[in-house]
Amino acid sequence: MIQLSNVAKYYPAGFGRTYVLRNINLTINEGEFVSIMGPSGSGKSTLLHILGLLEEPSEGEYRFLDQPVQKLSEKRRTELHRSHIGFVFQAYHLIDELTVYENIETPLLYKGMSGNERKSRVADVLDRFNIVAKKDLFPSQLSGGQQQLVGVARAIVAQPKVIFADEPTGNLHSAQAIEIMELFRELNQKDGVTIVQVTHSEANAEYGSRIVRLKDGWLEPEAAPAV
Ligand SMILES: Nc1ncnc2c1ncn2[C@@H]1O[C@H](COP(=O)(O)OP(=O)(O)OP(=O)(O)O)[C@@H](O)[C@H]1O
Repeated sequence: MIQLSNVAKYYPAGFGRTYVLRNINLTINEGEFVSIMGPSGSGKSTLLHILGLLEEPSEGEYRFLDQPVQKLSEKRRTELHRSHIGFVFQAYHLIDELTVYENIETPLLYKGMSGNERKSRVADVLDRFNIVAKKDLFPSQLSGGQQQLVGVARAIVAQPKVIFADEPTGNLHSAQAIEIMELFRELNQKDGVTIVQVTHSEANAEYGSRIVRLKDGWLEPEAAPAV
């Protein structure tokens, strides 16, 4: 599903470049639940943004769903993103002026889905996440945990194949964090959604089946799976 070959990312710095990612080779199969870990500044968010089609690599090749991402037109890349990718941010990134209902509905509007189908999809997700009673509230009227539930609801409403989550529980206390992680586990195991999360938390990483570690922009060799 995801294949990075010799991917690097750099930014111009003075007369040279600063490399944030170097020589990344990574394959993630459909149905995996992967955690990206590493020290602050090691390039985790940058890698996740590249995987989620929010940023482009400077070097190397990225194939997503067997398509060479960098060779696609901007329009096709946007379509790929809207059809198959859900993104969850640490700081929620909900739209303050929209209600919970409207926030969750947004990706379906972008997809051009009919009014009736939108209604039924949003109703299903509100129900599943137990937030029906909050549907007319604005993000500022919710707790952090509830805002992140809405963030995840918005990420999955269009039924993506993969969710990329950037420290999804970074702003939450532990009970709320567990609720979000349990939800990811269910989405992965029951619905078969591939999940790739950036996390500093070993406890969160335990929910996944594989840990990928970055250090100074390099990928560390992965431990062989236990037999
Ligand atoms: N637009 C940019 N221009 C220049 N440097 C950048 C840019 N974006 C990120 N960087 C640098 O890339 C490095 C990696 O950043 P990144 O956010 O990927 O790290 P991270 O591992 O996610 O860190 P954290 O755990 O603190 O969130 C940092 O040193 C950062 O300053």
